[in-house]
Amino acid sequence: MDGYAFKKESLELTYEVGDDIGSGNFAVVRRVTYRDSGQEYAAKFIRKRRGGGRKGARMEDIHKEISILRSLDHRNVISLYEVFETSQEVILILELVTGGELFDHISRKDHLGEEEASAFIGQILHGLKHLHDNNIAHLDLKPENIMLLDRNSQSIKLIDFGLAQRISEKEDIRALMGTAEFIAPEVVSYERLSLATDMWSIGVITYILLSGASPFLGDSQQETYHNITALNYEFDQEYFENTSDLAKDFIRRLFVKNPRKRATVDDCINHAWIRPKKQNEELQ
Ligand SMILES: COc1cc(-c2ccc3ncc(-c4cccc([C@@H](O)NCCN(C)C)c4)n3n2)ccc1O
Repeated sequence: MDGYAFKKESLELTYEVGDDIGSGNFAVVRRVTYRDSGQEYAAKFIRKRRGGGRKGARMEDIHKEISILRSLDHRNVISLYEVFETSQEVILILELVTGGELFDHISRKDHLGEEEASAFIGQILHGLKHLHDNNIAHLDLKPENIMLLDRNSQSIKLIDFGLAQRISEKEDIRALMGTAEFIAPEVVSYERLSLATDMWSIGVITYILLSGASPFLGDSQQETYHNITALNYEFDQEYFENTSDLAKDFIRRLFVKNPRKRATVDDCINHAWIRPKKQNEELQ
């Protein structure tokens, strides 16, 4: 994988390994401290698939995630510093964020005011623009994978690139993956995935930030999938009576079934609900 060797020496020589702080597919995230400086990092320990088993991540998937992370450098995208490898695991040394998941931030407040929601979505869009300008789709955007830099910060970082893919016109990528309530119709229908697949998820995240409700979530995965492919959602007055038409227009432009007609990340960044408000005043 682009000639990138992983360090084979013991991680423990350089880092003191602390507590588990999270977990995901075949991975555990631990807080680690660089012994020489005392600087803290997050270490993602990914279990390697052995032999013909199904447990653990395939090396080609691990290499893809590392290659994607190494090609990104943006204030709203988690940074990868170095990689270690043992016989059982690959260990990613990552920037540590301590503000918790955006999901928890919403849960504490039930939902956010439009200004706070617009500010969060704006940051997510700038991080996502960096991915999309590099033809990388995240493909697992959800509040749990958007973290706050620290407890007092409104700064966010996109994490968890385990499903991320390089998108090209030449290669047709299809997969049923991601978390049901956030996936786009083309994922449900096993059709070609693209950068636009992330934009649908931005619409779902925006809807949740503003209302605390999930637009397509049904009583079963089957019902959720049906709601997505049928675009069966509404701006229920119970949750949206005080939401601006501009915010609803922003969401409507993302809940478009045809990926080619869906708003792009640049369309969203330039949308009046996101564009810095002072510019709006100048335009009036
Ligand atoms: C780059 O890929 C990842 C990064 C991280 C990551 C990077 C920095 C960092 N600082 C703190 C944390 C952290 C703290 C608490 C929980 C979690 C995580 O388990 N929950 C979000 C991940 N997803 C599996 C829901 C992650 N992280 N997590 C987690 C999973 C990843 O796949």
